[in-house]
Amino acid sequence: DKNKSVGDQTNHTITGIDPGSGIMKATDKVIKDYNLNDWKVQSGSEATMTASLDKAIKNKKPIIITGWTPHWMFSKYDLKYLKDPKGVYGKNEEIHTVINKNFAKKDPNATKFLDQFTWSPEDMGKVMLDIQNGKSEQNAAKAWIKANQDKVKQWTNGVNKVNGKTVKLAYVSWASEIASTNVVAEALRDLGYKVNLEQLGAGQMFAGLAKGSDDAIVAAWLPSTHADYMNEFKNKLTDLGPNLKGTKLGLVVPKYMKINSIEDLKT
Ligand SMILES: C[SH](C)CC(=O)O
Repeated sequence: DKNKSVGDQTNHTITGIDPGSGIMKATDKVIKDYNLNDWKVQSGSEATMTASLDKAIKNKKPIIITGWTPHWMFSKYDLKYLKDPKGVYGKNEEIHTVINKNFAKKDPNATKFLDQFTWSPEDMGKVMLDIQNGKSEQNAAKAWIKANQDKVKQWTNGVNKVNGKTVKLAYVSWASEIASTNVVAEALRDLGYKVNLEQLGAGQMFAGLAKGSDDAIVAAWLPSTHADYMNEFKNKLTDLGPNLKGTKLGLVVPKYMKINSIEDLKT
């Protein structure tokens, strides 16, 4: 295998996730912009991608996946990002909280909470890892809230307790958004809210938010990853700004692979 090109070793395949995700659209652009003509991007889900990654690493085989930070895969495996000299995956992405345009009027109290929600990649990583190690999504969220009351108090500062008002949160089943959405849901429940969680595809999540069938998401990767969805529904959405900074997206490989840049895929 050693003498084969990395393309031949991987059947010229990049192992990706759900086709509607921004990282998959960016990866299609990588194929074009880097002239990776004989390469293809295999879609699936985060679960199928991480299962393929696990299998490849167990057999020390080459694999190229669409990866992002924060993610538990970086603490479980020895991985590296391929350099992206053309900057197709964007520079410093953030995760934003976005609400339906009418929600601020409908529930200013919950909007204040959502506007004050902010945490770090390390905070998110802890919840993701607890879930990965078998805790239920709700229990991992509850455990984090119990251990981080100082941070939660900043979110709830000036926010009133309520009696059973409903908030509907949408998200996509990416490990990062499962973690954040469950923590926000539990913190709202502690304030007396009834919280409905709706798991959707990326496009459906933004469409549902714009239509008002959901009130809020804490899952918008911006300024580039979800830019087209935000533009498509811009008059129906209010961006409350970042709830997490320091994210990254790109092509990720096990450190035992010799390549270091997307450019190296052309050899
Ligand atoms: C997969 S990242 C969590 C977000 C996206 O690519 O749409």
